[in-house]
Amino acid sequence: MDNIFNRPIIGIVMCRYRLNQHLTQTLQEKYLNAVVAAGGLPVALPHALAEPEILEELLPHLDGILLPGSPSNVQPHLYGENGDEPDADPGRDELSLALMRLVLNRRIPLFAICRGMQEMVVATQGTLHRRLYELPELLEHREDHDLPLEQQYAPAHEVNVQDGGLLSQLLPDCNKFWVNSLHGQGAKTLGSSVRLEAQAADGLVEAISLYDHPFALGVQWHPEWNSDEYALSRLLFDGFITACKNYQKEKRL
Ligand SMILES: N[C@@H](CCC(=O)NCCCC(=O)O)C(=O)O
Repeated sequence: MDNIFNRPIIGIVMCRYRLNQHLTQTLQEKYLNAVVAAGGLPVALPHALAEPEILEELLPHLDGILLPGSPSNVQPHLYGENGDEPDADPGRDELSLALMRLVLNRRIPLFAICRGMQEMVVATQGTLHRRLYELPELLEHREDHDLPLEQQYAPAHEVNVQDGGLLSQLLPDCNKFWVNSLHGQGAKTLGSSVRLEAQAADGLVEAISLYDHPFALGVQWHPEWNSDEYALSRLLFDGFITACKNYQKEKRL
């Protein structure tokens, strides 16, 4: 058994809900399990940490950042749109975007899933489609809430991987595969520092990375769902944790 304190420490941004009237921050177990199974030590990052001085002190102790999915949406003013967002989580936006700026400067490994990928788009000067389901040329990318979870997270459509990127390195010989799909928003435009990694058959951006970064991957699907059962999902988490271990070693030199 490895010493748990030698594992790379992965900060995971929490999400805010109201539970029995109390404001509550949570982390879904599937993200924690996927990080532990790949060899990382997850730590929860509550929204109160979103202060520049605190993050400056915290960041040297982290070896990777995971931005998980969440039913909430990024606030539209953050990518130049007007209007209200009833499903907002402003504290999460604030913490994730502050972390993204530090990730970019310090080259800390980043894995961003679903809402996390959307945050990555916004933090790098991209924009989002707010309602994919109103665009007739697109597939249905949302889940059916009436189905059992196993079916909601079942593979829903194919993605095509671009040659020469991070995904094609992590998943060699696999340029097309099925993914689950549980989102109503998606990337509309990408900033110039962002590499397109994969698209759905309808052209929607399904994965991105950063050109000038050793490991900053965003995926619109959910590889954390039963990650132990899907070889491709395991490879993504293994690749992330390997990058975090390399970063940890370089920090200690
Ligand atoms: N609200 C956004 C993001 C969707 C998302 O992250 N869904 C995940 C739900 C819960 C989970 O499995 O973590 C959108 O609709 O695009």
